[in-house]
Amino acid sequence: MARSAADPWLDGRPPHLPCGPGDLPEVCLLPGDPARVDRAAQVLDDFRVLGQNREFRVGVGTCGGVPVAVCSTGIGGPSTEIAVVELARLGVRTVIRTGGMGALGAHIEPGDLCVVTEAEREGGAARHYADPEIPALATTTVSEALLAAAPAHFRRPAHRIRVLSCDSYYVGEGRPLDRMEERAARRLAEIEAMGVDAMDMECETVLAVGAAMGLRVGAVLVAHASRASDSWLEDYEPAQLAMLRVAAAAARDLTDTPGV
Ligand SMILES: O=P(O)(O)O[C@H]1O[C@H](CO)[C@@H](O)[C@H]1O
Ligand SMILES: O=c1cc[nH]c(=O)[nH]1
Repeated sequence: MARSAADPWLDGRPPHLPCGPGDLPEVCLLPGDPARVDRAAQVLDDFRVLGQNREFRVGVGTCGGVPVAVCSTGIGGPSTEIAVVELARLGVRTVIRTGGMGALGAHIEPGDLCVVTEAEREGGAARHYADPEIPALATTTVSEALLAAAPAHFRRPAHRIRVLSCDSYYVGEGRPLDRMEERAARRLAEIEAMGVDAMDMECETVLAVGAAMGLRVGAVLVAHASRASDSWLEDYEPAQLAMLRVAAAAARDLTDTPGV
């Protein structure tokens, strides 16, 4: 059968994700970085990579006997929208972003774990799924499962945060490029006035597009940087692994807790 332009799936396989019918369990972790999919091998049992196409690397394993998938989204709204929609149509029911962020408030230190309750909506892709004035909220059961799993893997308490998801990493996150210092400073002041705790580039899309697709949605982020102290976590690996352990434990517990 020929592929349709309006709905370009073939034999139940999507045009972007390297998987097909029956490949994926109910719950999927969503890192931005494809390399974090391979890190999941240190966290999940029986882990195997199903494949990679573009920025979308997909693997499956188990946590406490419960099957858990991991799919990278790449950076920003458009690729994340594609991942979330294709995962939902492949039968995934719960998605949890497992990403990095830049902290704004001094109370969040590099390496701290943050559970996102809401994302400020600045992306482009998600507005096609929910009007911009509709808040992008995490599903409470998902956030609670993440918060419950956190103390076993992080010494410092997890923060509940509101994150700004922005489609620009440099000037959009207030980073001063040559000849754009003033523009970037104005932007940083604008972000600070929003009262958000941190910045990333995908939470809004995961929460808003996932909810529109009928999924349970959540996000757990580790602070890679602090803008308040202008510091950067060079030894990022242990925090990423601890975050993946928290997300895997939540995924396992949520599979025992059906319903939205
Ligand atoms: O750590 P990941 O999930 O890749 O996400 C963060 O890192 C990227 C920027 O370096 C953006 O995608 C941002 O949201
Ligand atoms: O500063 C940062 C770090 C990670 N991700 C971001 O979007 N910004």
